[in-house]
Amino acid sequence: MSAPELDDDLRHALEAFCARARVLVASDYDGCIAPIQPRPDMAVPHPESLAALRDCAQRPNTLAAMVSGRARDDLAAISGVADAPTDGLVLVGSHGAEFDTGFDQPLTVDQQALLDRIIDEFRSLAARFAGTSVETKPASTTLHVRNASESDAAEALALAAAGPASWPGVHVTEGKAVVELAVIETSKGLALDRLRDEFGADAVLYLGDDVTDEKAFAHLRTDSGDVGIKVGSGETGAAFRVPTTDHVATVLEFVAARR
Ligand SMILES: O=P(O)(O)OC[C@H]1O[C@H](O[C@H]2O[C@H](CO)[C@@H](O)[C@H](O)[C@H]2O)[C@H](O)[C@@H](O)[C@@H]1O
Repeated sequence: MSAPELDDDLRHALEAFCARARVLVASDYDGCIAPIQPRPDMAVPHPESLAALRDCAQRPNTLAAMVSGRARDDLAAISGVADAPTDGLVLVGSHGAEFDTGFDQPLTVDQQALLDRIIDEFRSLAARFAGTSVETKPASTTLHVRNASESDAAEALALAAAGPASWPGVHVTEGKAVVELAVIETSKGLALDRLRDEFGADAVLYLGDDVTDEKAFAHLRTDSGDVGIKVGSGETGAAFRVPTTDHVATVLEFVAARR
């Protein structure tokens, strides 16, 4: 199958982005670099997308990163990307809160106790509703409902919303067939700010497909040449949209070639 084409407007924006001196090329993982799958452990990277992102990382004055909701160790394992500088790609996990140096602050005793309570609650829900499952991360936990019946999924999510999601100190992120509860505040937007500042990037490209990526799009400076691309359907603050993860490969190959 031939590679999908990009719209002229997007091509022009990417040309201008690639002409900047120092750039940050960043993408979300699930739903962007890896097509969405029934289970998290099945979501391997689209080979062309990962190869192109790796190519970007090797280009001069170009920083390439994956900024994911996954735990950083999980992101490294599922994507097969080793830690920078070996691989050249920067990995940021936990919705922007987990860098190679870990979290800014370790969890307090109270936060850890709260996280443990949420996990217990989610495990009780998962035991009641077939097809639901619990993913644990260092500062959050996710209830997955993709493989539950429609009614079970709705009921499990409603119970999560009325229960642990409403507890003080809990931060809620909704996603694709999931609800995630964290005991710290996370922001992919702040992660992009940090990468931009540390690298001294003149412009940032970000690809994302989910609700959590809207915080990243909101931090882009489109007037200064940043480019935000929403992958797939749904409301977005991104200026551009592509329909599929195959288009992500095309975007990243386009950028790698021009850098
Ligand atoms: O920020 P991302 O890299 O997009 O991570 C967001 C969440 O992705 C994973 O869940 C999603 O992908 C799964 C595999 O395709 C899918 O089964 C699930 O329904 C999606 O919500 C991951 O498991 C989560 O931890 C991430 O927060």
